[in-house]
Amino acid sequence: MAGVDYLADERNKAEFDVDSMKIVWAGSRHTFEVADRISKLVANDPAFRKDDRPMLPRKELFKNTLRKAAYAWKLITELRLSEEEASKLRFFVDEPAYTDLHWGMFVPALKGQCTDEQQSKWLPLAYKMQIIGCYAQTELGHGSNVQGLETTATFDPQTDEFVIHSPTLTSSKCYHTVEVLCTWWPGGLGKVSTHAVVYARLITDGKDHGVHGFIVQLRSMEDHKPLPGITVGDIGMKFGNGAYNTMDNGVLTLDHVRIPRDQMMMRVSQVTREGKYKQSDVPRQLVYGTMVYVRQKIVADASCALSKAVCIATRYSAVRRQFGSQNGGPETQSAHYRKSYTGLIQVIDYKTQQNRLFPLLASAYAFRFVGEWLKWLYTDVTQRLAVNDFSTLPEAHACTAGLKSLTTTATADGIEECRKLCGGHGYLCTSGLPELFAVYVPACTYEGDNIVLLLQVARFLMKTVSQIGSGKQPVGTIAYMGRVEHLLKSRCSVQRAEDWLNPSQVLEAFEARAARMSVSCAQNLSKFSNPEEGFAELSADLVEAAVAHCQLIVVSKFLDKLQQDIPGKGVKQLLQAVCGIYYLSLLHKHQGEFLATSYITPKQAALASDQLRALYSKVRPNAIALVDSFNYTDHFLGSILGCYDGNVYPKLYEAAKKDPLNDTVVPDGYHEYLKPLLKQQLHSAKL
Ligand SMILES: CCCCCCCC/C=C\CCCCCCCCCCCCCC(=O)SCCNC(=O)CCNC(=O)[C@H](O)C(C)(C)COP(=O)(O)OP(=O)(O)OC[C@H]1O[C@@H](n2cnc3c(N)ncnc32)[C@H](O)[C@@H]1OP(=O)(O)O
Ligand SMILES: Cc1cc2nc3c(=O)[nH]c(=O)nc-3n(C[C@H](O)[C@H](O)[C@H](O)COP(=O)(O)OP(=O)(O)OC[C@H]3O[C@@H](n4cnc5c(N)ncnc54)[C@H](O)[C@@H]3O)c2cc1C
Repeated sequence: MAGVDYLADERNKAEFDVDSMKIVWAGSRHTFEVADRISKLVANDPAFRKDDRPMLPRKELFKNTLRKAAYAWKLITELRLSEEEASKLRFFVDEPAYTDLHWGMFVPALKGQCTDEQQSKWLPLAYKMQIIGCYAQTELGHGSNVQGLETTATFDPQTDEFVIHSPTLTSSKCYHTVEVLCTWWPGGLGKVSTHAVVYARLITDGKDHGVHGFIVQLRSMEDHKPLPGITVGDIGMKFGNGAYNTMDNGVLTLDHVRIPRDQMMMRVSQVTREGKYKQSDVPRQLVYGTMVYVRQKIVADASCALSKAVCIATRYSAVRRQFGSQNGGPETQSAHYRKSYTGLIQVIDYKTQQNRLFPLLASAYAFRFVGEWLKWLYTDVTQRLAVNDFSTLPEAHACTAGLKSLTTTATADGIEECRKLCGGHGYLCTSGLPELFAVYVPACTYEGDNIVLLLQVARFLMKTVSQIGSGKQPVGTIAYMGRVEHLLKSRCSVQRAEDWLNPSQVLEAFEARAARMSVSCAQNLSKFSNPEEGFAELSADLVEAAVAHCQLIVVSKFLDKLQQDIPGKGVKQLLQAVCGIYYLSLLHKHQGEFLATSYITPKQAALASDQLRALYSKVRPNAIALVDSFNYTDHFLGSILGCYDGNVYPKLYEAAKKDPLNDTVVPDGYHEYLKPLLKQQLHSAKL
């Protein structure tokens, strides 16, 4: 029946004020209002329809994305949307597009790595989208190892130009040769970008100065054809239907392409008219600055993708009933459920379902808050860099790299878990989960492979441990290393399950585990005469130490959030329970590490599990309200299983009827392939 809210009973159970929680989730009342307005604008505009994506052939899919992006840009300019509103529009349109790379990497690269003069030339063009850019760093043979890139930019003092060249190029015209060492992967490159920031080894006077960024025009502004010396195209279909195939990830070869000298991005280093290489007093690492910016954005996006999957799985788990009986009779599986409920059991009431779902719900909130904090850290480091204070850059790099790795791994795994939590129906495209997984999972690889990034964190940790006792006091997220002596000796004081609700106790447990794992790695490293050899040999342990450090950051930022004034009936109490689920589920999952480092005893680990179960019971009646607090429209969720009213079954049935295979009762191909087969069997059966 239209208009019935099948989840109304669930919503009535909530013990907190959902409207207040919506504001906590959004970050502020203002942010909530902007998001609410823009999400409705998108949801109500048929131009942004997306349910057909998994069915569209690639060419149509891509053209459709071009149409949506052009339409979105028209809205942005006609409605004079602010940057915040435009960014929300991109978010709710929910379709990877070349615009992500233009705004998310090309523009930030211009801002971070160009001189003021260069910015004043290029930024106005990019802001008006009169040029469209991408970030062309990764090559066919080199992604993680940026220092190993092989494209060259050789200065020609005769003409005051750089000659950009993809080496070991045996053919510039076709992709069939094996020795083409081209640029490979950049989003927006394949079919759209007019310009690219290309990373290449700078060569002056025969000397290699390492990797630098250059602005290269790729296509004619008249007819969009590649300029001389440039071969460019799409790299082909990627994982999943729809999903990331809306993006034109590209391949590029540059055959002695000439660009003016002032198209080298010269904030970090310069080449003079005479061909002299000069370095500014800013650190070389700023060449990697765009990656720091995007990793921070990716952390903020992780909570969005995970919350979307969790919202679908939570709502469906409340709708779906399995076992029990219509009247609570003898088929009911266990006495516990028979006592608590009459009728069929909602799958959300199974403790196993809660044990898989609620930690993901808690992670979505945890990532939201750590994402907010990381945005603050990034803003802070940017302001410092502007006045040549580079002191916090290593920490910003470690935090963005580590949290990008931690949150994207957990989110990709979490989306897949949500699919399984929805049983068979989770496997249908109309659940929204297959496409969400396919579109999200490359986040574990792009912008830095997650293991490679954790190894960067481990280097930062080992450097910090080696400096203990040198008088240099660790600060920020690594400040706990300053108390390492205490953390190595201390023992957990938990005696009752409720003691695990004490924030300072929890913080010390996570600090002690992280510190002990780092110190143990450092001790093992010191046994190697060659530190690089030791680092390679111990890299699996180092990755675990890095994960422990990153989890500590997330836990501590969630606990910090709870120290703030949080208005709204019951909101803080619920967030305390959610936070408890986050850290206790981590403690349970990694209890081997907490036990092996001897900070906790097996008894204390068991008490943590008792407390965790109690928190599941506290959160259970609030589960639907907690996911309603994300304030997602049905359009954004793109899932029948997650629809707001919970009216799942009729919608599944209707959607199945609309599948193209059901356009005819007898399928195409019957006459060619089925009928002869069936006839032949009939014939032989008669024999
Ligand atoms: C639909 C219509 C909508 C229209 C709407 C329009 C409006 C839209 C508005 C807004 C939109 C915003 C959109 C934003 C969304 C963004 C989406 C992005 C999608 C992402 C796509 C993916 C892109 C990519 O993948 S780009 C390629 C990324 N590549 C990598 O990440 C490579 C990984 N490798 C590395 O990072 C490094 O090479 C390394 C870290 C592995 C280096 O290793 P190394 O050991 O060789 O070290 P080095 O010698 O290079 O460095 C030593 C030194 O430097 C320090 N270091 C390293 N990295 C950094 C860094 N990044 N920052 C600072 N410091 C760094 C390192 O620690 C060492 O320091 P020491 O002190 O120890 O020497
Ligand atoms: C969807 C998508 C979009 C992308 N968009 C862009 C873009 O716009 N611009 C751009 O320039 N690039 C882009 N990329 C490329 C991306 O940044 C790289 O793929 C990524 O950095 C990983 O590098 P790689 O492919 O070389 O992986 P590899 O480094 O080859 O990784 C292969 C395996 O080796 C392991 N490994 C590698 N090095 C080490 C090490 N030192 N120690 C231990 N293990 C190691 C990794 O963990 C991984 O398991 C994109 C990639 C994807 C998938």
